[in-house]
Amino acid sequence: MPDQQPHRHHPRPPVRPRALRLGVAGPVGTGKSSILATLCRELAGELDMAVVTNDIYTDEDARFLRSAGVLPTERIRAVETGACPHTAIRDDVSANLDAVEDLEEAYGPLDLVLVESGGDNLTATFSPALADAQLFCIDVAGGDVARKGGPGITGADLLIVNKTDLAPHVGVDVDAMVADARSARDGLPVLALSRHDPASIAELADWVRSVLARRRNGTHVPTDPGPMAPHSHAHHHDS
Ligand SMILES: Nc1nc2c(ncn2[C@@H]2O[C@H](COP(=O)(O)OP(=O)(O)OP(=O)(O)O)[C@@H](O)[C@H]2O)c(=O)[nH]1
Repeated sequence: MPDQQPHRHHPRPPVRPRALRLGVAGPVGTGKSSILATLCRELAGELDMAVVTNDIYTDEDARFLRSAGVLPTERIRAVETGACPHTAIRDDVSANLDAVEDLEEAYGPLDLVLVESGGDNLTATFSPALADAQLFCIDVAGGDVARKGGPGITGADLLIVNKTDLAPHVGVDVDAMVADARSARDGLPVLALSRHDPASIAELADWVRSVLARRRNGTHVPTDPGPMAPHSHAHHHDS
């Protein structure tokens, strides 16, 4: 059969792959928004970036990032998730996907979209349907969390032990905490980070560049750290 397709005189330009979607999860206050701000500061000069934040009822994290002046404000979108922010990054990711796709359509082609989870749960992880890669953030003040494990700690592409500058003040041995984390992760990387330690920030930026490069050459495989622990949305318990 002759080919019935109309002949294309102009081959389509090569399609640039969509942006790398990098999720940032971790318990409340461990420094997720600060990490987003740091990554924007480090990488926005070389990469086209946008940010999506998740908060329960507010756009507080988005406002923090907008006021930090690290990206044009319109490239920072807030998803208000209602009662269960982890559902919006795990079970029904449609609101987040809409936000990412809107940003790509408005400002694309983009290289990197950072998605910050609304962290109210130690075990919340991103669905691979939303995040191509994810980092999980704990901090030195969080006690024994590295040893307690959970899917983000054991299975995220990168585990960050954050605020290492505070370690002497909270009586924590960073090396021991990192060693505990490493032993829970079966070879996956762990990074000790502080916004006051430029070398650690450079390492974080390099890690993102390396994921982006692997995604572009087809060797990065999004992996699911695993579902979060069972939890309840009830606001009170029967006594
Ligand atoms: N000493 C120190 N403080 C930090 C560092 N990174 C973040 N912080 C502080 O930790 C607090 C929480 O940081 P955020 O970035 O808001 O943390 P978050 O995880 O986004 O918080 P939620 O969005 O509320 O879950 C803020 O007071 C930050 O200034 C760090 O490297 N060192």
